[in-house]
Amino acid sequence: MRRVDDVAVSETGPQLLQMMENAGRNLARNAMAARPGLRSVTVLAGPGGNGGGGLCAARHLTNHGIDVTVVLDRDPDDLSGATATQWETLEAMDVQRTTDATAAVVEADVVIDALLGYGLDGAPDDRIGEFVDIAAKAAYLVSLDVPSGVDATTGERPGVAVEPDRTLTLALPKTGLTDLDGPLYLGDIGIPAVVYEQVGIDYESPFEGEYVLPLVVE
Ligand SMILES: NC(=O)C1=CN([C@@H]2O[C@H](COP(=O)(O)OP(=O)(O)OC[C@H]3O[C@@H](n4cnc5c(N)ncnc54)[C@H](O)[C@@H]3O)[C@@H](O)[C@H]2O)[C@H](O)CC1
Ligand SMILES: [K+]
Repeated sequence: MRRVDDVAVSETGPQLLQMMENAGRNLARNAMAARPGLRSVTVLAGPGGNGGGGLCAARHLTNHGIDVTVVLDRDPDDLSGATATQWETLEAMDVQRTTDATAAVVEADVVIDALLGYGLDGAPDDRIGEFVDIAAKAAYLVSLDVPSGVDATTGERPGVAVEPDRTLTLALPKTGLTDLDGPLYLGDIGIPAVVYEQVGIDYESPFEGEYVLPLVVE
C-alpha cells in the first residue's frame, strides 16, 4: 500500500490530499450509515495520514449537522503536511476540540478511531496508548483503515489495540485484517488501475459503481 501511495504521489497522482478527501468522505458516510440519526461524533486523531482522514471526516460530519468533537494526541501546531491542512479548515470552522478524551468518548453516539493506520511502528506510545484504552468506552467505534495498534500487514498487536465495531479500510484489503470482531468495509479513494500496474499488482477494480463495499473475510 505504501508503494501504491508513493507511485500515486510522486508519479501519477492522485495526491495525498485528494486520496485523504475520499477517505474522509467515505468514513463520514460509513459512520452515518452505521448509526442512522446519530447526533454526535468524537474523532480521535493521530499525527499521520490516518489522523488526517479522521479530521477530514470531522469536516464532512459537521457539514451534515452532526455535533463533532476532535481529540488530538498533540498540540495542533505540531501537525504537518496534509494532516495540518485538514486541521486548519476545522479550526476555521471552529470545530470543538478537547483534551478530555474520556468525556468526549463517553458522550458521543459514535467514536472514530483515526489514531494510527498502516504507519504503526511498535506498541502505541503512552499518549496514544491512553486513547486506545479510552476508546474501549465508546458506544460505537469505527476504525479508519486499520484498528489502531494492529499491524496492517501481519495482524500482530505489539501493544494495546482498539476493538472496533466496524472498520473501513482504504483502497486494498490489508493482510493483517483477518481477525477482526466487527464487519470490514473497503473504501474507494480514487486510485486508478495504472498506479497498481506500476507497482506490479494485477488489479481489477472491485467497486463497480459503489464507493464502499462490505468485505467477507475467509
Ligand atoms: N492509499 C492509502 O491507503 C492511503 C491511506 N491514507 C491514510 O494514511 C495512513 C498512513 O499514513 P502514515 O502517515 O504513513 O501513517 P499513520 O497515520 O498510520 O501513522 C504515522 C504517525 O504515527 C506515529 N506512530 C507510529 N507508530 C506509533 C506508535 N506505536 N505510537 C505512537 N505513534 C506512532 C508516527 O510517528 C507518525 O507520526 C493510512 O493508514 C490511511 O489511513 C491516506 O489518507 C491516503 C492514501
Ligand atoms: K485507525
